[in-house]
Amino acid sequence: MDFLFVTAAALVDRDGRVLVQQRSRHRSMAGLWEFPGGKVEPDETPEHALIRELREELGIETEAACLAPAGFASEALGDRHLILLLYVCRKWKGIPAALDSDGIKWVRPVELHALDMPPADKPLIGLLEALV
Ligand SMILES: Nc1nc2c([nH]c(=O)n2[C@@H]2O[C@H](COP(=O)(O)OP(=O)(O)OP(=O)(O)O)[C@@H](O)[C@H]2O)c(=O)[nH]1
Repeated sequence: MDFLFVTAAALVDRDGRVLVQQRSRHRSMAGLWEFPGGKVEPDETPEHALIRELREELGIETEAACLAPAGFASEALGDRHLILLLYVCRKWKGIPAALDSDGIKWVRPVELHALDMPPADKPLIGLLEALV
């Protein structure tokens, strides 16, 4: 089986809201709202891939100790199989900016149900409602 390992973060602010970003027009699944993150490269741990993606996509800095494993999703994706590792992150440096997306917003976990998200993300919403 050809697995695609992806890490993503639910950044949680002091009001218990979670950051989502809108996939830009030129990408697959364009327009959908997702958690910041991306593919784990062969030479990376999931945590270091996520730290890199948060820097590239939002311009923020965090560290492995601030990434708490929250859950995962397992979903067919074309001819591959996606394993999406979701972390909760409550501590970072900087102010998130939409550097690699069409926009970012902060929402309460219950509001995620009303957003257009990739299929793999749907089961993670209930998890965040319980966790955050
Ligand atoms: N970052 C992120 N990716 C997600 C989420 N849910 C989900 O199915 N994915 C999928 O996991 C993969 C993430 O890789 P990526 O963000 O680096 O994707 P990419 O634009 O480089 O891929 P592309 O070349 O297919 O457009 C994509 O196929 C994306 O659709 C999510 O919540 N966050």
